[in-house]
Amino acid sequence: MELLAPAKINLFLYVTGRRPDGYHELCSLMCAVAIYDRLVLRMGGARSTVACHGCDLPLDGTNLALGAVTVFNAALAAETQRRPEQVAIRLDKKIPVGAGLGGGSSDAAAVLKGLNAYHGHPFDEGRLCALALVLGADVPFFIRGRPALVTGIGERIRPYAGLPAMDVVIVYPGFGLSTAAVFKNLNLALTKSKKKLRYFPFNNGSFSATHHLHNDLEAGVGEHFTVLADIKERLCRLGAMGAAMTGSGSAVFGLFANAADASKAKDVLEQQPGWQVFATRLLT
Ligand SMILES: C[C@](O)(CO)[C@H](O)COP(=O)(O)OP(=O)(O)OC[C@H]1O[C@@H](n2ccc(N)nc2=O)[C@H](O)[C@@H]1O
Ligand SMILES: Nc1ncnc2c1ncn2[C@@H]1O[C@H](COP(=O)(O)OP(=O)(O)OP(=O)(O)O)[C@@H](O)[C@H]1O
Repeated sequence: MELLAPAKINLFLYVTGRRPDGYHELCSLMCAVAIYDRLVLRMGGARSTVACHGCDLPLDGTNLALGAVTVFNAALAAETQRRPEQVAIRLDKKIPVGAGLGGGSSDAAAVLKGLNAYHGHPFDEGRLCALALVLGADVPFFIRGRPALVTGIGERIRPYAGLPAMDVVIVYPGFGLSTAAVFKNLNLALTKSKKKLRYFPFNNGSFSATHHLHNDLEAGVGEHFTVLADIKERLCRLGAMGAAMTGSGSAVFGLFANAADASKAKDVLEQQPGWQVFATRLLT
């Protein structure tokens, strides 16, 4: 079975609070983009394995693709009459790791959905999302896959129909960041998000690339990595309608009105040594 796992960007991300367990409550507009990891699943065998191509990831149960097999098989055994099967996964990694592009989360969601289809859909989308949340806060979004307003720590997902088709240029600056460390470094008192959120047209009002891009995690990350502000400025000078960091970084994206402008910006930016640049589009 062959699966494609897309990346995501956070068009806006507000941190609205902190739970007693340390996780942060968010309000984020998320959309998948057309950059894909490719996974090939071979069913059967004595034990589940993952082999990664194009990156250096752990190959044990901490690999989110393999973690998804464990979570799925445990639920299958406990909640249905079906017999779990071991899976050998080949992962061709295209989405930069630790970039805020949700690559690991998307791999996990693709495996959960793939195994669910293979076993004849024993779980509905709601149950799959609950299994997904065990693997990470971003994984339920990828189960649904459509543009969405995401709240809670990532488990409340409301489809959002107000996103226009847009072209996107994503710049990975050559280093990844730890999501946990970025949240730890956040000064919640400074975000004052609840007030700013009032300005967004929540009920599927149309999204504006010039007014609504925002990321509460950006200031803290930008203090340590000034290259992110440089990338934003260069994207805007090259014609982006707006630019922001995605998720917990390190990648920065710019939104463009058409594919020709996005492609031109990519050609210029990828001259910079160490940067990886993608010209892609929102999967609206
Ligand atoms: C920042 C986002 O990318 C926005 O889409 C996501 O919220 C991150 O989701 P994720 O990578 O799936 O995160 P997880 O793997 O669940 O969490 C990694 C660590 O980040 C912190 N974390 C994550 C999500 C969240 N809402 N609050 C947090 O404080 C926690 O310390 C957690 O231990
Ligand atoms: N299949 C996988 N793909 C990518 N990262 C994985 C995978 N499995 C485990 N990981 C681990 O997850 C961490 C970051 O993963 P990922 O690339 O999804 O981060 P991210 O893009 O910042 O995600 P998010 O936006 O969800 O915070 C790394 O420490 C990496 O080793």
